Amino acid sequence: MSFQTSAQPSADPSADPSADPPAAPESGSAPGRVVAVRGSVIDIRFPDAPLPPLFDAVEILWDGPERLVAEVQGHLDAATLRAIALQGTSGLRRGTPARPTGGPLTAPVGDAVLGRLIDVMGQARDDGPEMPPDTPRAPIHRPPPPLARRSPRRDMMETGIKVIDLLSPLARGGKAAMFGGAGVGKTVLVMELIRKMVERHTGISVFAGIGERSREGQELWEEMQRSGVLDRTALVFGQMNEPPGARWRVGLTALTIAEHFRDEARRDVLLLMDNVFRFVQAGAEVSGLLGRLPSRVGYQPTLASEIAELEERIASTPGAVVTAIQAVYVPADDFTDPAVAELFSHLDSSIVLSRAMAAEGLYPAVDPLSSTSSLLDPLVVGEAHYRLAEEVRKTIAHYRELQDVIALLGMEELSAADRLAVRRARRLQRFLTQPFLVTEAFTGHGGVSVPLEETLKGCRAILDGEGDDWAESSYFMTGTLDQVRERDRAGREE
Ligand SMILES: Nc1ncnc2c1ncn2[C@@H]1O[C@H](COP(=O)(O)OP(=O)(O)OP(=O)(O)O)[C@@H](O)[C@H]1O
Repeated sequence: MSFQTSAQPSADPSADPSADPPAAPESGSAPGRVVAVRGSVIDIRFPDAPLPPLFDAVEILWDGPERLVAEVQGHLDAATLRAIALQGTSGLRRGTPARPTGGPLTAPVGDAVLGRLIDVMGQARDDGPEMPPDTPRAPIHRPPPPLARRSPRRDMMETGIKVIDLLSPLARGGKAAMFGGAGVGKTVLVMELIRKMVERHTGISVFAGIGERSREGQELWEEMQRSGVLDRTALVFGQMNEPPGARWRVGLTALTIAEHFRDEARRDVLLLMDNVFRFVQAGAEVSGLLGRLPSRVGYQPTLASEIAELEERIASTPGAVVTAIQAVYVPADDFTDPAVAELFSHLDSSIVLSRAMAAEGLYPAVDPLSSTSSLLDPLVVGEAHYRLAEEVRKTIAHYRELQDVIALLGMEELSAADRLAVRRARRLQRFLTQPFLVTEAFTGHGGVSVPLEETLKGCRAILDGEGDDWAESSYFMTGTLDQVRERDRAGREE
């Protein structure tokens, strides 16, 4: 469905830059002309037609490799607008004709996108056919549902991952994110959640790949195929090799698809986004390209509203729930980064990955002290779960306080009570590690899922001292406490 034209005007470089470029041959009724191109930023002049409003899409009629669409970001004067391209502009010249599309960018929605991998514009990026021309489309810019139509859910969604279910439970119809610096296991955790949840989840899954490596997209595609859930999944990608405009808007394309399934088909949606930080980063690039003054730490002045524009649209309505799981890269492991801090405030569950734990091989490297969830409330998870989580946190926090003393003076200098606390904290930390299904191939451990009940039982028993004498290594990378006991017994018999 590419709209291409053979019209390729020749812009004379010696011409007066302020003058209107020559009209393109065969430009038809296109009312606009490109007057300046600076990377992804395109200025277009509409001498005799009204300017398309902000956030409308304008199509550039060139003979480049693919359809070129830009989104209006500013009106420079009565007849000129500034737009940001969603595709590469290499080869674009002044004088190329352009025409308004009559509305914002639209995304294909409905059953046609299931089992497909598409880009920000909704064009097929898998090896299947182009999207059928009669596919319904919806604008990617939309206000979030009004407050009266939102129905926040507070029921827990079990993941089978011990540390998450215990300390940072996910909400069905809630927003959760994994935060972590480079290489601490965000993508592995998101993939594991996909493997565990997508099969159980009967609704639709929408995956937005934002600004990450294409290899990861490929792996995800294969993962979905292997799990047999591709036919109820839509994948939308704007990866790191794509221009900032595409990375900036691809999240909205995915959201639009999710909203359609929620509102029209009334189906539950699992929305997965990897990586939301790249969305913010793309927004900062766009802002810089448009010449806007940067704000704190070089971010765009509109940081908070851009994040809210995305996050606020992830909402459940009485008809259907949208559950979002996102990965957030934390630059230089700095959790005070404005983008990261801003994202925290939108979430129901924040899962923080720790570099220190990853360095010790304690995977998943979920920090038990900084990870939180609004569900961890006696009224939601129950008194016993809540108290147990608090006790686990307290024990691990106490161990962390004692770590310096242990490093300087050794365990012998601790009181008997502290020694016992350390013993239990180390066992708890190891019990909360778990082999993943998606890492079986390179860790050699078969992946496990642990029911919440078993996780609670195991932690309670460790805190009560049941496993004080079992070897610490028996706790590492296993499932239930019974498996730990079994391992310990086998170890002794050897
Ligand atoms: N649960 C796990 N079990 C075993 N190894 C893991 C686990 N999680 C992460 N790793 C190891 O850490 C590496 C990096 O993980 P991953 O790619 O998920 O990190 P990331 O935080 O997404 O990184 P980036 O920011 O670079 O994308 C993996 O290749 C793997 O070796």
